[in-house]
Amino acid sequence: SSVRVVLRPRTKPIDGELVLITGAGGGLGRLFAQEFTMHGAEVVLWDINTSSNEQTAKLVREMGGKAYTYTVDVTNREDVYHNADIVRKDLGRDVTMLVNNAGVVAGKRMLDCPDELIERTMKVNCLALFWTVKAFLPQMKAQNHGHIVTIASVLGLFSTACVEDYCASKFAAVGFHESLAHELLAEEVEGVKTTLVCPYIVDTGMFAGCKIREEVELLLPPLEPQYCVEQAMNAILIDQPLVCIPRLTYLPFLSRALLPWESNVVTYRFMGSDKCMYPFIDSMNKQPTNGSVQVA
Ligand SMILES: NC(=O)C1=CN([C@@H]2O[C@H](COP(=O)(O)OP(=O)(O)OC[C@H]3O[C@@H](n4cnc5c(N)ncnc54)[C@H](OP(=O)(O)O)[C@@H]3O)[C@@H](O)[C@H]2O)C=CC1
Ligand SMILES: CC1=C(/C=C/C(C)=C/C=C/C(C)=C/C=O)C(C)(C)CCC1
Repeated sequence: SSVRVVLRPRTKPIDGELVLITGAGGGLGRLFAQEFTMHGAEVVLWDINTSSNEQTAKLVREMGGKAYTYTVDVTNREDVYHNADIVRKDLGRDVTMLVNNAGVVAGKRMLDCPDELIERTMKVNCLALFWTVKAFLPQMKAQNHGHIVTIASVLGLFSTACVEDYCASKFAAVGFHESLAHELLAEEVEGVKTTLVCPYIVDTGMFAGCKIREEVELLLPPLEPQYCVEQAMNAILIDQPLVCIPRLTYLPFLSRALLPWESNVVTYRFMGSDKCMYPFIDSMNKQPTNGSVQVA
């Protein structure tokens, strides 16, 4: 496999694939929809926000692509199962690639965070993965053809302060994805591939304000959304099981496992990554509460 990493393997054709993207109205979801369209796939767009979802579909159609939109709350498993059946009936065929991209973060210090926001993060970033995979994996296994992509995060591989809800949900997403990947391999379901995508900060606004030490940021600037999606697509198209974006973030993932806790704490302090979420949390607390979530 290390040879395979060096000798760029052939990318698989995905024209004719039916790709379902959750959170398709958002920053990365929208770019994924356009990227898959560019590679000839048809896209099924799910998002809780109808207007942003339709905006994504408009952009896909302007590219000459085919997009089918459904307003779905992925935390509502009946909604997921029901809409999965509607997709199959509407399109007369099965979803062959599932991109679990929808994600949220509370953006509050845990002790100041309403329980509902903590629950929402776990439901969107973790539990929803079970519902969408249960909805679409059986047909992929029956056809021995499919691909499950989990958009997790580097914060599913190592953590930092003040994002307990998000880290818990993304560590859970990583655990879910890996166990599923092992299960498919153990069952020798060769045709259903999996890719775990773990990006570093991406400039979509979701973590606006998150800031590490200036000097370190020169080495590790926030990712351009388009660059992040292209790197993820490169991995998906060669059936790469895991991709950390940028590659440099494999290092803290490794050092967390190999070095003693105290040395990681010292590294965090040196890098300014121990308090990197403070400006993000402060900026979130200046925003009006989100009407859609009843905040106690
Ligand atoms: N931005 C970053 O720095 C990074 C992001 N990621 C991950 O990438 C993914 C996409 O992130 P990004 O594009 O930045 O985030 P965005 O907030 O831009 O997009 C997330 C999308 O998911 C939608 N969504 C939220 N809740 C639900 C729900 N219950 N049902 C259906 N859709 C829902 C949102 O709708 P609405 O806008 O209405 O809430 C939004 O359209 C997430 O999983 C995130 O955790 C990973 C690493 C870094
Ligand atoms: C902790 C840590 C770092 C900072 C990581 C940050 C700031 C990650 C933010 C990720 C986000 C916002 C993901 C969203 O899904 C470094 C400097 C890489 C190395 C030392 C360990």
